[in-house]
Amino acid sequence: MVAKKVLSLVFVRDASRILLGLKKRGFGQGWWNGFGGKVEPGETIHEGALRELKEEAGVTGHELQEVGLLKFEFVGDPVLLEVHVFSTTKYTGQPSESEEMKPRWFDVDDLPFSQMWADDSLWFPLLLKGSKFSGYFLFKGHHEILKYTLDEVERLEY
Ligand SMILES: Nc1[nH]c(=O)nc2c1ncn2[C@H]1C[C@H](O)[C@@H](COP(=O)(O)OP(=O)(O)OP(=O)(O)O)O1
Repeated sequence: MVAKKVLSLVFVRDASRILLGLKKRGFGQGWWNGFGGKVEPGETIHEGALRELKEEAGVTGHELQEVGLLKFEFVGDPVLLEVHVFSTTKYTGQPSESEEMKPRWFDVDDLPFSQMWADDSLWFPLLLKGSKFSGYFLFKGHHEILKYTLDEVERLEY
């Protein structure tokens, strides 16, 4: 059996904007993304999502909805990444830069897809219209998607 790593990914939105962070180090460095990371032992995925949002963006999320389940494999790497995507319009606090992320609001019509993971431009339209989605992506390196599946779903299945 391949090892599995469970990660969270949180997007805070308002009517026309979405909060992204420029990843300053580690996996996905130099790219804009939501906030998240590895779920730690003893916490739920939802708790991990809230913790990472606070640690990385300095804001407290409320009423997080789980909207997406994305699985990633990388050629030559036995580890399967299982990324749980959350969205909310409710938060308290002001976004502030952390050691890991530099937050910035983006207009949803002007997202920096050339500086994001290649899969994001595929599923962001579903996120932005409020759908739930489930996907699998096989990457070669960190830039090239060799194959993928992506479905809009009624409910997320694990
Ligand atoms: N292909 C992909 N597309 C995407 O949009 N987000 C991805 C992705 N692959 C991983 N992610 C997200 C999931 C998670 O939010 C983040 C990676 O998290 P990290 O590995 O940085 O976790 P941690 O912040 O826990 O790491 P450490 O700081 O080393 O503990 O990138």
